[in-house]
Amino acid sequence: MSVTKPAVASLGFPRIGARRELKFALESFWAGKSGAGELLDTAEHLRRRNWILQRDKGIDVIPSNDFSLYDHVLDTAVMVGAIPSEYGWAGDDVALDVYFAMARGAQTDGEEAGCDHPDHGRDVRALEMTKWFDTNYHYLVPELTQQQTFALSSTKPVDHFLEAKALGIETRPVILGPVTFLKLAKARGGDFEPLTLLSSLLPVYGELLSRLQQAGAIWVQVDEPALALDLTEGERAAYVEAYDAIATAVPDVKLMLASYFGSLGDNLETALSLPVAGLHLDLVRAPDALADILAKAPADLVLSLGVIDGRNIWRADLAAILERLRPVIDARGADKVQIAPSCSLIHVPIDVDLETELDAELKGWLSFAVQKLGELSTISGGLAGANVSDALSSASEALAARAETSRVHDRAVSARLASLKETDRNRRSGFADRIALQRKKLGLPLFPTTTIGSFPQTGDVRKARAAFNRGDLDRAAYDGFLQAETEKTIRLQEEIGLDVLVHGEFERNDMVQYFGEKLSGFAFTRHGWVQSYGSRYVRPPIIFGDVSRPEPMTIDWWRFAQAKTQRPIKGMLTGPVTILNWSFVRDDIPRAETCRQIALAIRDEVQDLERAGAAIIQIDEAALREGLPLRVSEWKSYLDWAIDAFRLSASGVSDETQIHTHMCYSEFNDIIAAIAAMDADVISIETSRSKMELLDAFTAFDYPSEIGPGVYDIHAPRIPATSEMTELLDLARKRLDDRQIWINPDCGLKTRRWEEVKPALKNMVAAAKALRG
Ligand SMILES: CN1c2c(nc(N)[nH]c2=O)NC[C@@H]1CNc1ccc(C(=O)N[C@@H](CCC(=O)N[C@@H](CCC(=O)N[C@@H](CCC(=O)O)C(=O)O)C(=O)O)C(=O)O)cc1
Ligand SMILES: N[C@@H](CCS)C(=O)O
Ligand SMILES: [Zn+2]
Repeated sequence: MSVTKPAVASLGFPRIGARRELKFALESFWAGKSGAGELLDTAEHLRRRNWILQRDKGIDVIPSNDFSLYDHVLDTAVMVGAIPSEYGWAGDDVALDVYFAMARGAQTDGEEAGCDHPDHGRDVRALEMTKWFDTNYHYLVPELTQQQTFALSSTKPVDHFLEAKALGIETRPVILGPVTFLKLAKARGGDFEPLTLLSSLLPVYGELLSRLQQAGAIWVQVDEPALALDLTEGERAAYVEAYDAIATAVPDVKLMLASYFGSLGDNLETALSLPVAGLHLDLVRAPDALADILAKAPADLVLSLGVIDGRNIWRADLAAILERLRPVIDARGADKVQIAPSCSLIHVPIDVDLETELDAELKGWLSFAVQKLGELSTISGGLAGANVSDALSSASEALAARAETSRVHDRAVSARLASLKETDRNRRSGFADRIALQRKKLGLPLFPTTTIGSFPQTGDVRKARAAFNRGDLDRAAYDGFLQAETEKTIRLQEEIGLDVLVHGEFERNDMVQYFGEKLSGFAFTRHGWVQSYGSRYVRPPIIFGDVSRPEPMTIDWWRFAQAKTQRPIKGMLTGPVTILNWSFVRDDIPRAETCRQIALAIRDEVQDLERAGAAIIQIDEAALREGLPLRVSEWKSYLDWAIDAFRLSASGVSDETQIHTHMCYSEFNDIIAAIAAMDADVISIETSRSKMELLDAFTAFDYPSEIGPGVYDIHAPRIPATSEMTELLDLARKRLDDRQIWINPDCGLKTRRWEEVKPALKNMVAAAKALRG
């Protein structure tokens, strides 16, 4: 018997292009090599391709306005006219130079050498950038003043809706909801809650929705991922206020309220009380939520069921999903159900079929954005009684093969994990004893200067690696090139006068991918790019099996670098939690277990570095904070295993060896005890944009170890003056003991140009000298 098919909905499709077209168009525009017309043409082409692809894949509800030139939160800030005064916006159409100045800052002599970009003659910083919930995607933090006024300042959602309509494709525009927008924003110049601005923001949403309606939109998807967070009563009330106001302003627009990244939990009643026509649920992150929702949701509410994982890359168990959904369709009717990915697909790569070099078995286990659309169509067809048995058995066979293969399980790894002892997690002595020995050994001055690890990954470095990977450059020539870059960087650090040097990480494509490529249990894609921010993308490794380290990974480069200088070179590693959090992980064993496996591999590398003579070893845990679960009730369990993994990786060395860690997202107030429990000797953190306020957590906790609060914001192409850095350091000295302070940039310098890095580091060393003087 055939029944009506539940609609298949897509919540958002990757905007970067299968061949990274958006990145190349942006970078060419910023470099002044192409004009705005070419950039906008590429953008239009990408949107068209995505719409047509989704239509051809049988998607019934196709999103528009999911495209962004840089970031969808920035687009929302611009759309509501939340543009701080220094960006020189005249209140009319928001020009590209204003938009990109907010995204990347703009300084007098332009972004790129020889550029005749209109940014000339200005010096504005970029908006702050931070993590989009628990993902490796970064959004620009809107800045709002207490007197903030809002006005509809961009009609992008309407324009894109009409653009798709002109192609004959009816779309469901996606907008970021007002409560999440304000929750993600920060208060500027005052201590107030951005959410207090809600009532003045809502008319702009009303106007936008009414314009969308006039353009012909029937449904609008309003993303409110903040519904998956712990909310206060006031925040829940804000949802009620917001959606009541919107429903009053535009009663005929059907809203699909999209929650994702977690369970609605105690926000469910609020979500169900809102005057919306549909509710999207992330049933991958919150599989158990379905029963409760079915019991409580009004019969006429359309439920969008996020059953295909938008955050991971494994093929789904389609037969199991079908079985789970059949009773839902029976109970509610197909017209009241939509089948969807758990969240937007921007967090996964685009197309497995591009991966011609991946072995067939592994490829058969994977599903990227395009394949996920196919999985959704199969589920919907199956629910409507279509014969999808081939697709179901193919998925089941892939799953069975994955479960059974010997590629996944390594007895030596499980045996080693089983034999771990408590002492493997502890340094031999406490910090006070260790630091005394380390200070004696290293003999560093007060306020030692260092960098976080990477130096510019220039076009030349990337080209050489690409040539090597293609086979156009042989190993010896490639290594020779990298050695020359490394030596040049060591000389430069010596000239600048840095105290603790790094080798520059030129041999690394990415701080996670590089290690993954050297570890067993990992696989890699060639085209599996995922946007991290703006034009910066990553190719997250795929952890498919037990992890181990077949051989040393960094020792040769460390030895090469240390042989070139008398100053200490830091051994430079990525930590287990970061490797885990920035990879696609197995779903057949707990994350904690994979993390411990990686920790043991890193521990071996730490010990090898020490044996080779490294006196300082840095284990970057940039993603430790970001991996924190969205609900506070789940933090402890995560922190327990994450900190345990870090300690496992770091504790195998003698007291004299100094362990550094680095974190670029540094809001530690709520987890400072866990940060202290990592027991690192030195931690470098991002603090420059917060004007050292992030250090308050360390002060309040009486954090015992040494700290390098970043004094140079490396995310923007600005060169900070010495005075800016001494001012920041003065603020740091109010919060920390002088003996605790290291001086360093916020993060690695890989995304910067040499022209920026050299003067900025000179200024940084001058700031250190001024302090010592
Ligand atoms: C520190 N950060 C990182 C995060 N996540 C990571 N996985 N890694 C990080 O470093 N998250 C938080 C922050 C900020 N996020 C990022 C993310 C990405 C970058 C970045 O610089 N990305 C580069 C790509 C890096 C890379 O993989 N490079 C490869 C491939 C280079 C390439 O494109 N080659 C071309 C050929 C080159 C040529 O011929 O010119 C090709 O293959 O086609 C490599 O170097 O080999 C980016 O450009 O997007 C920074 C911070
Ligand atoms: N060592 C890395 C850390 C980035 S978070 C780098 O310097 O790029
Ligand atoms: Zn960093």
